[in-house]
Amino acid sequence: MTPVLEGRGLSMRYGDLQVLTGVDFAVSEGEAVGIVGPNGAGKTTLLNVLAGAVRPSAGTVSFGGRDVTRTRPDQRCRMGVGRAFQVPRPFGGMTVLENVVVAASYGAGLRGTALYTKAVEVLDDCGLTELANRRAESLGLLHRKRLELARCLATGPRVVLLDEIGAGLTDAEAAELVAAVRQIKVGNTAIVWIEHIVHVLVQVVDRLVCMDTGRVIADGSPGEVLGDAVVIDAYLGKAAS
Ligand SMILES: Nc1ncnc2c1ncn2[C@@H]1O[C@H](COP(=O)(O)OP(=O)(O)OP(=O)(O)O)[C@@H](O)[C@H]1O
Repeated sequence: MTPVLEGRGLSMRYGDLQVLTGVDFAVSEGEAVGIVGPNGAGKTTLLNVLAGAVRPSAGTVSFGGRDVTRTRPDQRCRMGVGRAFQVPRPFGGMTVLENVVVAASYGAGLRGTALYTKAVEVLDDCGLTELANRRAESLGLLHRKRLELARCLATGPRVVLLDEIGAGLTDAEAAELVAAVRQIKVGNTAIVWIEHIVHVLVQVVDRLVCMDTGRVIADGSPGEVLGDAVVIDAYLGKAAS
C-alpha cells in the first residue's frame, strides 16, 4: 500500500537533547496505527514533525507522495493532515457548532450550505449534536475531547493525528471515544493515535509502533508488539509496575 503520510530518517534535537533518531514511520489510507512508549520517548515530537509544527533536524516528511518537510502546519492541514491535541483548546466565547464551522471553513475551505452540512455531519459523528449551541468553554472533559476530534474531522482530513485523546477519561467515556474513532476508519481516513491507555488503543488500531528514547523499537500487529520482550522491558513492564 502507498503511504498517505510518511516520515523517513527523522531526527530531532533540542540543544544537546536528541529526541528523535532516524525514525521511519508511515501510515496508509484507511489504516489505523497506534504509537506507544514511555514518557519522553519522542511520540509527541514525531507527531509535531509529521504535522509540521516543528521542522526535523534531518529527514523528510511526505504527504500523498509530495515532500512537505518545509510546508507549514496550516498548509498541511488544508492539504488533509488533521490533528487533535492532548489538551483541547477550543475557541472560548464560541459555541460547539461555531468551533466546528471555523474548522470546516479554514481547514476544509468550505462555504455556505456545504460548510454547515459538514459541521452538522461531524457533530453527529462525534455525538455532539445536542450540545451544538453550548459555549465550548462550558464543556466537561469528555465533550471537550470530542469537540477536539470534531474540529479535526471538520477540516476534511485524509489522515488524523490524535495525541492522547483518551487521557483522563473514565472507562465508559473511553468506550464512547473508541466508537467515535472507529467511525473515522469507516470513511477510509488514516489514523495515527498516541495513547497510553493501551487496551483502548488496541480496540481500534491495525498496527502498533513502540518508541523508546527517540527510536522505533517495535512495529507490527498489536499482538506481536505487545508480546515483544523489548517492548515489555522498555514500556509495558514499567507501566505495569
Ligand atoms: N520544545 C522542546 N524543547 C526542549 N525539549 C523538548 C521540547 N519538546 C519536547 N522536548 C523533550 O523531548 C523529549 C521527548 O518529548 P515528547 O513530548 O516527544 O515525548 P512523549 O513520548 O510524547 O512523552 P509523553 O508520553 O510524556 O507525552 C522529552 O525529553 C521532552 O522533555
